[in-house]
Amino acid sequence: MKRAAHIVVVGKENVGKTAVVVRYLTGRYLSEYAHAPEMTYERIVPVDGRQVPLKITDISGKSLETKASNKDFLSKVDGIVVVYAINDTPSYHVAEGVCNWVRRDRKSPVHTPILLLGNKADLSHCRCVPSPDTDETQWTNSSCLATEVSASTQPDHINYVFTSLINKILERREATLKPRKMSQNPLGSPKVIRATIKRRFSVFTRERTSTM
Ligand SMILES: Nc1nc2c(ncn2[C@@H]2O[C@H](COP(=O)(O)OP(=O)(O)OP(=O)(O)O)[C@@H](O)[C@H]2O)c(=O)[nH]1
Repeated sequence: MKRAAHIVVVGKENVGKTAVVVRYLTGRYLSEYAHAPEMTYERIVPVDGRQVPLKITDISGKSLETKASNKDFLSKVDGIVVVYAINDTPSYHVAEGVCNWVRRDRKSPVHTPILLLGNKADLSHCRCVPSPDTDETQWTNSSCLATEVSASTQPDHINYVFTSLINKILERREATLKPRKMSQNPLGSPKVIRATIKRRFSVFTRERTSTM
């Protein structure tokens, strides 16, 4: 894949967006993170034996509204990670709002995969948002996977959900590329077609020659 898969991470302030991204890309959990309005990371990541160019844009909670009002922004990306914290009800409502907004926006490709992450699952004793029914078939049915994670204590699960999102993006790309290639040239290039005709014709000539 030449063009990087572009994933944007959004959500309310302090839900752990940077923690989730840093955990996925570096395997580390730092507990304190710089609050830049926007950070973009570009990496080549291993995904099920493939080396995939990846671009992740982490948008701070504060600049979410500015970006959301830019109608083109989320509609151009390949995948969206919407984060809330399971101990923060308003953050869940913000996440819900973003998902609805993406779905309603006519410029968005209908099936842009969305990963809805309830972060801080290690704080389940302070939970105020019900846990989602996580089911892998959600990807097939709605292009949205809702699950809970903890950037603090579940590095493998963070890795798993990002890998699964990237796989979904690659799947969609392959699905949209294949029909176009076929319709451009169902039989191959003109050179290939000429060579095939010549080969067939030469067999015919050989057969005729050998019977003479
Ligand atoms: N207990 C717990 N704390 C977490 C977890 N993930 C992040 N935090 C903490 O939550 C706070 C905010 O994390 P950030 O990653 O800066 O959150 P953010 O959503 O990027 O914040 P903004 O940049 O303000 O939008 C930090 O103090 C983190 O240590 C987690 O899984 N569990």
